[in-house]
Amino acid sequence: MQFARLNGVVIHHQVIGAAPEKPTVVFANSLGTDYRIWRDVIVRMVGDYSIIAYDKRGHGLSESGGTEITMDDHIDDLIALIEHYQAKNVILCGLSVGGMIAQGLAAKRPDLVRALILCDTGHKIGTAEMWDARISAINEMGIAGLSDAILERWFTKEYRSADNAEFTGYRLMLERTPVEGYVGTCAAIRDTDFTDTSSKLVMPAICVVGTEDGSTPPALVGELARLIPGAMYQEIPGAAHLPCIEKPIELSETIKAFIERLSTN
Ligand SMILES: O=C(O)CC1=CCC(=O)O1
Repeated sequence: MQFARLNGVVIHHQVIGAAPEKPTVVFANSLGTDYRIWRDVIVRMVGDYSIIAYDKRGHGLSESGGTEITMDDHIDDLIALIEHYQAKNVILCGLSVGGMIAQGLAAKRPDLVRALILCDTGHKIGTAEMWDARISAINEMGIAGLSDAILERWFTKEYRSADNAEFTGYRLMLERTPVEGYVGTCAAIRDTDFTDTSSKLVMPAICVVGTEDGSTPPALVGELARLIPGAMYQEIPGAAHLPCIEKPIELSETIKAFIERLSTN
């Protein structure tokens, strides 16, 4: 386990190095998850890429830094982590709110970023009313009170079988997320609209989405791909909101092919 105090908050992360000439890929996780969601993708990339994965503040083993969390807090934490390791030309791979953090970082510090892999995300996710309702419900009932509905959007019906130990494991990951980190990040998403800044990004990007995603459906991710100049768009059949868990082979092949294309262009 690796920890660093960044912007006054202890951030849990993992670095898996590779030869210096290999590209660095940085993974950012979604709401209610931690960096372990990337495991089955990362194991297919070790050796060919330097890898940094982290738990954003208020998730996993990272501190929350208080009850109020803004998108700028999340972006500044990731900037600090990248600078902590003096990583250059990173390829940011973010899922859902992790993809928003990646878009915000790319707009704020384009000098750090070589390319973007945006999974199951949008320039704006949901409405203020929806996030306010979710915050109230979680404050009242805890995350477990909403977890069935959330998990229905995260995973396909086939994956959500009572016999599937992994499904139970991800339920535990969601339900054990600290409430202040979860609710604080809901507010950060509610208050974020990257329509303008993402339309001005000047770097290679690919937007990827599970065809059955119930949180950030293909229509939203397609809109993001049309917004970012020159962005590619790819659907992953048989996955919902978390292709890194349900379809890690397909997602890692997509990521590797995209990075390969960067070196030939
Ligand atoms: O939990 C959800 O509804 C899905 C989601 C939205 C933003 C995020 O990071 O996950």
